[in-house]
Parts: sequence; C-alpha cells; structure tokens
Amino acid sequence: MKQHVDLLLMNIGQLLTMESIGPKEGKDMQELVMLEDAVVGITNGKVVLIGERESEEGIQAAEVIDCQGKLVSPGLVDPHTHVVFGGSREHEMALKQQGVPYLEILKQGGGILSTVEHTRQATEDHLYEKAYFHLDRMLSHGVTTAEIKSGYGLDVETELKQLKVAKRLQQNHPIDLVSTFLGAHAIPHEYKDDPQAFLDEMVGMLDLIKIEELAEFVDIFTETGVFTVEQSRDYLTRAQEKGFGLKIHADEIDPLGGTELAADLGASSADHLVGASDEGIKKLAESKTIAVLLPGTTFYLGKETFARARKMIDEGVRVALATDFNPGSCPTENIQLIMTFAALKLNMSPEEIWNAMTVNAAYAIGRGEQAGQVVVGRQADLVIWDAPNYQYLPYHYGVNHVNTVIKNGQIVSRRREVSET
Ligand SMILES: O=C(O)CC1=NCN=C1
Ligand SMILES: [Zn+2]
Repeated sequence: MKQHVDLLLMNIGQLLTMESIGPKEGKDMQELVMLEDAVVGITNGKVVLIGERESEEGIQAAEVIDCQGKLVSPGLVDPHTHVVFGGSREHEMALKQQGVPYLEILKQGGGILSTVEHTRQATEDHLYEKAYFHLDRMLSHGVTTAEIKSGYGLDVETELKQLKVAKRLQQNHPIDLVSTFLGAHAIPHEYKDDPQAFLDEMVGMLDLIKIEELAEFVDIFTETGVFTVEQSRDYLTRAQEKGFGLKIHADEIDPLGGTELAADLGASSADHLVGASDEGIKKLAESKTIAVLLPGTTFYLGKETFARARKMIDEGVRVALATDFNPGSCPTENIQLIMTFAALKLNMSPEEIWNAMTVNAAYAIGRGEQAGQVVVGRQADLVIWDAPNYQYLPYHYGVNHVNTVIKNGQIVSRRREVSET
C-alpha cells in the first residue's frame, strides 16, 4: 500500500532536522541532528515523513522536488527585528564615518528619534506596505518565523499604529510573526525632562495591548542616556505582572548590567550583551534566559569588541542569533550574513550557529514547539539551499544561498532550478 504525500523532497544531501527537546545550552549547541541522503514527505502543510533514500520507494507524491544533493534545513528564525518603521537613516553614515558615536547621534535628536519622526508621520498603510516588502526580503533569505518590535512611535497613538501594522502582517504575510512592544525604546522629546512619566504612560498601554492581543513580549532599551537598570526593573516587573514575556536590549553599548537584570527577572531573552559582565554571563548560565546575539549590529556600529559568545557557550548559556534589522544600527535583512559574523567575530562553530538560528532562536520568541526543527507532525517550514553542506553558508558570505523556501508545505520563494555548486 503506497503512502500518498502532497510534496516529496528527495535526494537531499544533508537534512538538518535540528531535533531538540527544549533549547540547546552550552556544549549541547555543538550537537547537530542531521540525516544524510534523505527524503522528506509533506501533506496538508505538515511534515509526515523523514527518512533515508530507501523510504521513498513506498511513496506516491503529487509533486516531487529533486534536491540534487543539496542542503535542506528548517526555515530560519529571526528572533529580533525592528521591521515596522518609516523613513531611513543613510544620512547618518557620514556622522558615523566622522566617528560620532551612536549614543551621541541619539542625544542630538537623531538615531531612533529621527525614525520616530518618520514613523509618526507615516500612515498605517504605508508602514504596512513597507514592512511587507522587508518581510518578503527576509523570506527570500530563508526566514520563515520572526519577531517584530514596535518602538518608533514613543507615543500611545503611534505605538498602537505600529502594533496594529504588526498584527495585520501576522494575518497576511507568509512568515509567522511574534510581536514585541518596545514603547520603552528611547525618551521622546516631549518627556526629555521626565523619563519616568513617559514609562508610566507606556505602562498605561499594557492592558489594551493585552486585551487586543497586540504583543506577547515587552522590551526596553537599557542603555546610557536611555533607561537605567532600576527604571527597567520597575517597568519590566509591571509588564511581567500583566502576563507579558520579557526581553531587554541589554549591555549593547555601555555595560550597565542589563544582562543581570534579564536573568534576575527570568526574561525570555537578553539581547545584544556586548558588554555583558562575567557575573552577568554566570547568571545567564544559571537561568533559562536565552542570549540573543546581534553581531551585525556590532559590526555596523564599527565596534572592535563583540559579545563574548565563546565564554557564554562554554559556561552553559543558551545562545541564539538574529539580524536586529532596523534602519539605524543594522540595516540588513540578510540573516545569512549574520552566520558569517557569528563565525568570524563571535568564534562560533557552524554547528552552534545552526542551533542558534533555528532551535534556540525559536525558543527565544516562544515558538520552540512550532518552529526551528524538521519533525514529523510539525508545520513544514523548510529551506533548500544552493549549498553542498551546512558549513558552506557561514563560509561563502554576502550572497543569498536560498534555492527554495517552503512555508507550511507551500513553495513561497524559489530562486533557481539549477544549483551553482
Ligand atoms: O537605532 C535603532 O533604530 C535601533 C536600535 N535600538 C537600540 N539599538 C539600536
Ligand atoms: Zn534591537
């Protein structure tokens, strides 16, 4: 009796299933669950069969893709992006080249506050169309699940506008999206003399955000000239009491101790961590908080010092990777480029990078049971790569290696029929 499937991927050189119960931590990140010379069967949007070549004999498929010995992986997960925004900040490049620091540009009313002006002026439809375009580009680079943040409104009306755009994108775009409320992203001009009053106003939005299901996580930028650790602790504690998951932009530029705060509060993730202290890394290792590292941002800010990923992994921390796509500190949707930065600047192995971009990234945004793995019974989110093996992607950088993206069993992005490798 032949088994019928809707779609059969055959002749897969390496299939990274990334099978894992829970996020990978520490040395377990070196483990890569993989099948050679494999096949995958998909029916009704779900994976129904994973096996060696022989298992295809008993299969009847409505559609077959000959993967020509290529690499196949789960769809990538990007757990930290700021994809809903107006305008752009290319004019800041000259300031950066003159050595004007990121926080100085912000202090002068540029940076985030420049994007806030554009976002406040933009219509909801314009923000939607623009973000849809960026998400299409992310999809074409292999991302099938992503987090998106608000944070360019810094007032009730515009923060709600961004979150409503994110909700419309969740309903319409192929990428599965998880929303984060980042109203506490910077201190707007109107509140420059009273940041606590601004935070209180943002806290006042949380009940509505919860009722309207506009965000699952609450995030804050804990940084010099933005919000202090104590302000952040109070703000996030109030969010936690209202049932939100927590994230922190922590120790991105100055080592204020946001890493320790994230671990203390049991945050889902602590993000950036370039300045994370030894104590902060120790606390992370003792917690369930996932370290989301953003080497593309460190590169783009022109910094020499990157997050201490090696120390984190060696001490047992759960590490994920993300683009931090945003118009100011990391304007790229190319998550594959982040693989190369993780290899060369964070000194992570290919195995650790793949776990950080699939399993751990999914758990960092509460989608560990749905995304980041190719497992029978789960939604069929896969990428066929124009690459002979998993080491190839971090190695050959700056280009898009996607051949085909499959989302919920449907081919949603296809670049070429014939491989270059
Ligand atoms: O500069 C931006 O727009 C995004 C950012 N937030 C905190 N660090 C970078
Ligand atoms: Zn960010």
